[in-house]
Amino acid sequence: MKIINLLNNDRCTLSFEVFPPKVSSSFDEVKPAIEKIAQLKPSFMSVTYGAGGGTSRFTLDIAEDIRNRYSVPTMAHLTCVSSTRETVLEKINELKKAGIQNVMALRGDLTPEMKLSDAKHWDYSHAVDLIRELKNSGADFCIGCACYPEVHPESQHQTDDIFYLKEKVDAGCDFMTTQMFFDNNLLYNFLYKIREAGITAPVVPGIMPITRAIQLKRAIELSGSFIPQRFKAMVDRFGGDDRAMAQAGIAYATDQIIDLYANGVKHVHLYTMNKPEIARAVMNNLSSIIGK
Ligand SMILES: NC(=O)C1=CN([C@@H]2O[C@H](COP(=O)(O)OP(=O)(O)OC[C@H]3O[C@@H](n4cnc5c(N)ncnc54)[C@H](O)[C@@H]3O)[C@@H](O)[C@H]2O)C=CC1
Ligand SMILES: Nc1nc(=O)c2c([nH]1)NC[C@@H]1CN(c3ccc(C(=O)N[C@@H](CCC(=O)O)C(=O)O)cc3)CN21
Repeated sequence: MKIINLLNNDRCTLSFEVFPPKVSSSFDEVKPAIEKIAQLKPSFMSVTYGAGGGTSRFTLDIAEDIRNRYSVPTMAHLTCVSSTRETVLEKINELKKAGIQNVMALRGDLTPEMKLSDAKHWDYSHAVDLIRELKNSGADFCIGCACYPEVHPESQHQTDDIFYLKEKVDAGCDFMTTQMFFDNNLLYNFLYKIREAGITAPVVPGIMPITRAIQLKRAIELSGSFIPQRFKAMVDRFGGDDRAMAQAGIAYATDQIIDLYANGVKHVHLYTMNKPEIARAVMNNLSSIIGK
C-alpha cells in the first residue's frame, strides 16, 4: 500500500514512527515493543534509519516484518549523508527486492565529525540528491521527506528552507512529514507559507509526546523546537514524578492532535519512541475522533 494513497483518501490517519535498536544486542528487547505498536493497527508505520545515532541494520527487517505479520503499511527511512553512492544504490536495491513501497528520503543528521564545509567531497549533500536517486532506480517508490515548521537549524532564512523543500517535492517527493513542534500555530503559519510557495503535496505533522523530563533536552537538540511556557510549566511541575510526567505528556500530545484535526489537518504521525503504552494511550484518547 502506498502511503500517498492513504493520505489522498478522505479518512483521517494516525501513524506511528519506531526506531531499530541502537545496538544489535538489544534487538530482542525492541522487537516485542515494536510488535505491540503494530498490533494497535496504526494507519501506517515508519521505521527510522540511524535516527539520533542509532543503527540502521535492522530498518528493512523491521519494516518487512510489520508489513508481513501485521498488515500495517510501512515506510522505511533512508539517509544519505554519510554514505557512498555504492552503498545507497545497494540499499535501494534491497528495498526494491523486499517490495518496500514507501521510503522516507532524508539527508540524515550530521555527526560531530562531519562538517558542512566537506560536503563537496560527499556523494550526497542533501536529501534532494537521494530523492533523485530513488526516482532513477526504476522502482515506483512512494517517497516522503522531512520539512521544518520552525526552519531547519542549518537554514538562515525560512525562504531558503522552503525553496529547498519545493526542490524536494519537484524532484518527486510525494508527501512531507514535519519535524516535531509544540505550538500548533507554528504549523499553521508554515502550512500557509508553503502553500503560497506552490507546494501542494500532503503534509503530515509529526507529534512527539514528551513523557520524561530528560527527553526534552534531546528533543530540543535534534529539532531546535520552541517550547511554550505552558509546556515548560508542565515539565517543571511533573518532571520529577515519572507517572505524573507520562500522564501530562500524553495529555499535551493528545491536545495538540485534537487541535490539528479540529483545524482541518487530516493526518498525524506520532514519534512513539518505541513505547507501546504511550502509543496506545494517545490512540485511545482519540478513538472516537479517528474512528478506531
Ligand atoms: N523522522 C526522522 O527521522 C527525521 C529526521 N530528520 C533529520 O533532520 C536532518 C535534515 O535532513 P533533511 O531534512 O532530509 O535534509 P535536507 O537536505 O532536506 O535539508 C538539510 C538542510 O540543508 C538545506 N538544503 C536542502 N537542500 C539544499 C540544497 N540543494 N542546497 C543548499 N542547502 C540545502 C535545507 O534548507 C536544510 O537547512 C537530518 O538529520 C534528518 O535525518 C528530520 C526530521 C525527521
Ligand atoms: N534531527 C532529527 N533527527 C531525527 O532522527 C529525528 C528528528 N530530528 N525529528 C523527528 C524524529 C524524532 N527522532 C528522535 C527523537 C528523540 C530521540 C531520543 O531521545 N533518543 C535518545 C534515546 C532514546 C531511547 O533509546 O529510548 C538518545 O539519547 O539519543 C531519538 C530520535 C527521530 N527523528
